[in-house]
Formats: sequence, structure tokens, C-alpha cells
Amino acid sequence: MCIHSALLKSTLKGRALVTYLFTNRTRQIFLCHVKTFSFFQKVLLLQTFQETHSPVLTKSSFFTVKKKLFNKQEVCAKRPETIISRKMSEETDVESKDSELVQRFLDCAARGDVENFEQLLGAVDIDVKSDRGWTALMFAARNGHTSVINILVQKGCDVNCLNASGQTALEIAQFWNHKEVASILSQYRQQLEYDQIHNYYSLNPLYRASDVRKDAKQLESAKNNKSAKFIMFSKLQPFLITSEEKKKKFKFAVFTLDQLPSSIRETSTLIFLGLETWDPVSSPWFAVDLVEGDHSFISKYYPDGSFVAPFPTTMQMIQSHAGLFAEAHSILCWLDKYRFCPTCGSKQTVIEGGYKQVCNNSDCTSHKGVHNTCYPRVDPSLIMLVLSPSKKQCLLGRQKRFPPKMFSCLAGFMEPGESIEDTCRREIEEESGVKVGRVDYHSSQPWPFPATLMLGCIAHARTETITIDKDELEEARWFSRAEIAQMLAGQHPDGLFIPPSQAIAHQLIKSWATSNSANL
Ligand SMILES: NC(=O)c1ccc[n+]([C@@H]2O[C@H](COP(=O)([O-])OP(=O)(O)OC[C@H]3O[C@@H](n4cnc5c(N)ncnc54)[C@H](O)[C@@H]3O)[C@@H](O)[C@H]2O)c1
Ligand SMILES: [Mg+2]
Ligand SMILES: [Mg+2]
Ligand SMILES: [Mg+2]
Ligand SMILES: [Zn+2]
Repeated sequence: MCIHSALLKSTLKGRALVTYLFTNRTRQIFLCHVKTFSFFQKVLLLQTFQETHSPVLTKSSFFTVKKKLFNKQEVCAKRPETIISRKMSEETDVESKDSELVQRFLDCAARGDVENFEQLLGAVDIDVKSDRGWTALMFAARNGHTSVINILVQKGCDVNCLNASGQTALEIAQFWNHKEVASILSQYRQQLEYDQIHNYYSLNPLYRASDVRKDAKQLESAKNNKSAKFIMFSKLQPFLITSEEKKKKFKFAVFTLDQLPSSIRETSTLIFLGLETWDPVSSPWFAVDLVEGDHSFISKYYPDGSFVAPFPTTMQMIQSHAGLFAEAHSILCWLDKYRFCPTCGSKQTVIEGGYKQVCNNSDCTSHKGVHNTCYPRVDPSLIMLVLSPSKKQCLLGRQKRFPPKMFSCLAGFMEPGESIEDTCRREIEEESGVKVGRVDYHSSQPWPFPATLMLGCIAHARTETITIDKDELEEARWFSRAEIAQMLAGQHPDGLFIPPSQAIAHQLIKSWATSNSANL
């Protein structure tokens, strides 16, 4: 790999060098070490790094490089006066040169000077701000430079950044009436919203159409809709087939109205999952909870399908059907476990396509006011990646029931009256003894076993000492970013690994391991 000479000339400074190595080489670079290097050490590190031709800078190769680097410095020390004078002048100048570079970068954006702007891109933080909190995106938006805007959004700049007056780049473009720029930025913001992290089990393609399920007449006509689709469950097990498109994945066998015997529609509970589009006449989908009896119609249409234990098979479904499973399975588990009124113990009747149960006892107090016992339950639970005070390590633990050598994020159920932050701090302290300060929300995941909602957070630890709760955890320890990278790549020397990508724990760990630590 050749180092761009212009880059070398203009960016022989900590941050630029780090950015360069970070984006072009590996995310396992030991940023902290590099940051503390002197100017001259950084030059040598770059050169030595090139010579090693190492595809990944691991901990051991880093130290090899570091060793070589200091040997080289000794050789260079034959001309100490040159080294010292260059080093001192460069280092005292670092701050002013940094701000000069930032100024040039923002200037190019403001003037729409694409050629020079592109050259500076790798050398400064893409979201770097002026004194008034203006980013390059904002300057380009102010003056309507669509080409600069396009480069910045494609490089992943933060379009939602606010300046000191609380404006976004989109608002600036709208104020100055730069319609093309405003259109790009608003499209990109929408796309970002759509592209936000969708964890497995969360991609349900249907519109839940609660108005349809609440209206008995509409619900009845949905059940008789010629385009209605039906998926099957028996004893809480889904009926799945192999996907033709994705051979190693499973999906639901989908039945049409004419394939479903009328007796089944009369005797089974039909869960209304939603409509295919917002149009009220679009295809409704139902999950059928089959009761004991003649199910030969199923094998007639799908001889290769089978009823399967939900976990772990449903972790291997096509994503949209995993979402359907999450909805159907959680509702069916609720109906299965709450057969009697929690208030008076009488029998209940299922209404609203499985989304509500009403007590058959007309004197029951559950008929007065709002009662959450009538509705399906969802149990919020926190799952958090705890970062060490230095942000260089993360905390993972092992529950006894985990497969050997698997480590994951700590997790715990919310208790009544708790906020997300309270639960996060309490569970971490209970399980590991580590005290947590700031808590940032990351993403969520329905975990339909039976109806947990995992709320994924990044927690910032204030202390490092670990004292585990032996009832909850078998082991907990800090992992460096390099070790996490090995686990993600399946190359940990001790065979340690993290949960698969379908688990939110994996996404939390990966997002930290692959993000720029400077942003945390
Ligand atoms: N730890 C992970 O990596 C991980 C990953 C994915 C999902 N999860 C899920 O996160 C959830 C919470 O994690 P945890 O088990 O460590 O929680 P936890 O630390 O709160 O401990 C579990 C205990 O909480 C109690 N509890 C309180 N409310 C409960 C409820 N509504 N349902 C069941 N038990 C309840 C039970 O006594 C249970 O034994 C579980 O559903 C788990 O499957 C955990
Ligand atoms: Mg706990
Ligand atoms: Mg726990
Ligand atoms: Mg708990
Ligand atoms: Zn009752």
C-alpha cells in the first residue's frame, strides 16, 4: 500500500495519521498509543507499518512495529540536532496547523472547491465544527454547493448536527432557498431514518391496522377476504418450510383462503397480524392456532414443511417472516398462559383478532376502567454494552446457561417504576459491581420468548472493579477492542465468541468495535 505523498505532507499530525490508519487499514489500531507518539515517531510508525505489509495491525504486530520504530529512531539519532529541531518545531506547531487545516477544509466547503476539499477529507474529522458550530455540510448548504453536499453525505457525515444557533444543514439550505440541496438533505434524512438499525425479529412488513381488528364486522370480512393469507402454529410451534431463494433459511408456509378447510376457520383461534398495505382492502394476514385434529391439508400443500421448536430455528428465518413470527408467537404465548381472568379467575373470551381478552363474568371489576390484564403483555428488558472509564474496553459476561466460551452483554428485566437508565445502572451493579454513569440508547429488539422487548444501550462505567453476582453470572471481564475484533472474526486464541448477528448483543458489541473511539 502506498501512502499518498500529499497526505503525508499535509497530515503528519496525530489526528490525521490516526484517521488515515483507522479508515484505510484496520479498526484495531491502538489509537491511544499512536496519539501519545511524537511527530517523528509517527512518521516512523507509518513507514515501518508499510514495510511490515501486515493486513491487520494486531496487538502483537503493533508491538513489533513499535519495537522496530524505536530501533529506527536510534539510527536516526545519529543526526540528533536535525531530529530535535524538526520535532520541536512540528510539535509546537501542531495546534495551529490543526486549526489551519480545519479552516481550509471548511473554507473549501463554503466555496464549493471540490478538488481541494476532497484532498482534505481524510485529514480532518468530517463533522469538525467552526467556532459557531458550523460543519462543512452547513457551509456547503449555506451556499448551495450540491457537489460538496453529495460527497459529504456519501462519506457518512452527520446530517443531523446542530450549529450554535440550533440549526441543521437542512434548515440552513431551506432558509437560503437552495432547493436542490434541501431536497438531497431531506431525502438523506429520511433514508437515514429508514436505515436505522433494525434488529432481527423487528422487521414486520405488515400494517397492524388496529382499527380493523377492533371492528368485529371488518375483522369478519378480513377473515373471508379472498386474498387473505394464513400461517400455521400448533402448540406454539410455527409450521416452516425451507426458503427457495435463501436455501439455508426458513420461512412460513403461507396458505390462501381456499386452501384452509372451513372447519379450521371455525374451530381455531385466528390472530389478526395486519394488512399488507394501508389500503383497508389489501390482503389481511392471520396466524392460525391449530387445535388437535385433522391437519392433513397442511402436508397436502407443503409435504416438506414441519412444525418446529421456535428456538433456535426461528433465528434462521428470512427477516420479514422473523417479524411475523415475533408478533404471532408473543400473542399466542399470552393467550396460552392467560386462559383465565387475572382479576376474578373466570373464563375469558378472545376478541379483537387475539389482541384482547374479556372476562366472561359480568360482575368482574375488569369491565370497569382500563385494565392492562386484558391486553397482551410485553416485558421490557435492558441489554447493555458497558464501556470502561477509558472507553478502551467493554464489559461482557457469561451466564451458566450460555454455550461454553460464549460471552455477551449484561442484561436484565425492568422493574416497576424504573426508567431505562435506572434499570441499566441497577442491573450492571447487581451483576458485576461496576458503577455506571451516562447511559445512551442504541436500538431495540423484540425477543419473542415469550414477549420480551430488549432495549439496547451503551453504558459508560465510572468504576472498573468487577465483583460478580454468582447467581446471575459465571464470569465477567473487560475486553479490549482488539480482542472483540478477534471474537467477531472467529479468531480468538482461546476460542471465545459472542452471540450471532441476529442477537442485539452482537449489534451492540459490533457497533462499538467498529466505531471511531473518538466519537464515544
Ligand atoms: N444476556 C444476554 O446476552 C441476553 C441476550 C439476549 C436476550 N436476553 C434476554 O434478556 C432478558 C433479561 O435478561 P436476564 O435473564 O439476564 O434478566 P435478569 O438479570 O433480570 O435476571 C433474570 C431473572 O429476573 C427475574 N425476572 C424479573 N422479571 C421477569 C420477567 N418479566 N420475566 C422473566 N424473569 C423475570 C427472574 O427471576 C429471572 O430469573 C431475558 O429474556 C434474556 O433471554 C439476554
Ligand atoms: Mg440481573
Ligand atoms: Mg441478567
Ligand atoms: Mg433482574
Ligand atoms: Zn374477571
